[in-house]
Amino acid sequence: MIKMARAGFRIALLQLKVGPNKSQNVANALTRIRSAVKDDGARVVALPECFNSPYGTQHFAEYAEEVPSGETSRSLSAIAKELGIYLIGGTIPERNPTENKIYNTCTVWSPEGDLMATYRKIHLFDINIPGGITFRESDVLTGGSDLAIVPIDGAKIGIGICYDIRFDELARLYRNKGCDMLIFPGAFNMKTGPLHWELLARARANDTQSYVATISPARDAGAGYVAWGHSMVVDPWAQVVASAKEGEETVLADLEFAKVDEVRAQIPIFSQRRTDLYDTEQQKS
Ligand SMILES: NC(=O)CCC(=O)C(=O)O
Repeated sequence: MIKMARAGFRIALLQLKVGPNKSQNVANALTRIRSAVKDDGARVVALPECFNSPYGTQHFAEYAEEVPSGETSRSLSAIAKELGIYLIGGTIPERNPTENKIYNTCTVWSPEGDLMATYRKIHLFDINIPGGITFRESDVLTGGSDLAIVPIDGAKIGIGICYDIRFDELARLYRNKGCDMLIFPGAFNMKTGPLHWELLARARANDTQSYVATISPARDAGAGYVAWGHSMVVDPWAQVVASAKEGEETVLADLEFAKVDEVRAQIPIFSQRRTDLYDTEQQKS
């Protein structure tokens, strides 16, 4: 039987400037989404982590909104519908008044403006590098417990957020569930960004033989938390196929999911795994 090659789509990663004015942040995102679609022909647009608020534990409660009734969700829904696109809505601090909790949340919108998925960052960014960076998201945020997979034009996309990219187990779950691509809105910093941002994107692409996209805010040297930038698309061969520098920029890439099938057929590690052995060894430890 002849298998039809799978289609793909053009994705735009918006490396956005983010400042203290929430309405301006959202308005800037809408302007740049429109341009990525109308001028650059994107079918799927992805935004950075924390694009409507400065990134910092002192800011999350002030900027938090309910999902999907808050103003940022409503704007994302409306623009996705107006332009007929899929929109990976970066992240915003999400307030859940019933639980009295705040999450770091990604929403995904369909071309009809419907909420396709909500993903709450599972692994909170708590690190302490003396002389480098100390950060404790868990001081104010609650971690999520659910994966999010969205079907887009015949591909399956798994969502993670920033620090989640360090956990190969999460990527493995998405791969086991049949994902072809992983998208991580993220805001690495000036200490770990140069060391690990590209390394981790390429590692997760290689582990899962999938496309990986990482989307950072633009760098603002005067901000309390300085983002690394360098949003990028990595293909299933683990090659960086498109990337930004540190400023406000749109990264475009034409994804071909036949490439996923190709690398998986040519280097068939998925079917070669010895899960019998891994499970047995795991039980011994
Ligand atoms: N926002 C984040 O989760 C930052 C993660 C990060 O910088 C890292 O090194 O990991």
